[in-house]
Amino acid sequence: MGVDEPGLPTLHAWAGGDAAVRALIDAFYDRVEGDALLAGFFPSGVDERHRAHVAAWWCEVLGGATSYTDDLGGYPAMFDHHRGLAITPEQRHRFAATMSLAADDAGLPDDPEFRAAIVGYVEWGTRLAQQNSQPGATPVEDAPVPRWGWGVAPPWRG
Ligand code: HEM
Repeated sequence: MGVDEPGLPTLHAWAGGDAAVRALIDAFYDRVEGDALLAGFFPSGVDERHRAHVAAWWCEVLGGATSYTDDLGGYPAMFDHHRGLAITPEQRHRFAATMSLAADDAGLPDDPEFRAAIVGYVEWGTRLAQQNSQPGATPVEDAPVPRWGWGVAPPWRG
């Protein structure tokens, strides 16, 4: 991570900043609340606190402020929330696919480079969450919050 060349905008800036990331997370959890495979994780619906915390996580991952690390417990806190959830492959896939649809709902930039970076992170994060959520898993419990970049397809600057 952190392989982007200097001068590229962060994914957070490209998305449209904190408000755009929050719109993504709201669109995502609005779908989750009505989803047959995912709603059961949130029996009382997805509350404001959860939405705000996950939005803070995403802002930090995409290159914005580090408030999840500074104020919300950082990687170990996120890790703890997934412990024992026993996420199935079908639930993981639905979670990842729903995030792509939510990016459309929220009107995020739809250039292929930005969307490839986003789904790359979601694929990575959901696979880790699935593995770490299995009973008896012995994963890495502490690590920095990842800082995701554009990877091999930075914004087109013809
Ligand atoms: C890219 C993948 C993921 C990210 C970035 C992510 C992010 C987070 C974060 C930051 C929290 C903690 C919020 C807080 O601090 O209060 C959390 C909690 C939670 N996540 Fe995830 N998550 C991911 C994947 C998943 C998947 C695949 C599932 C289930 C299918 C899931 C289900 C949950 C649940 C149920 C909680 C709340 C647990 C509780 O409050 O006890 N997450 N997630």
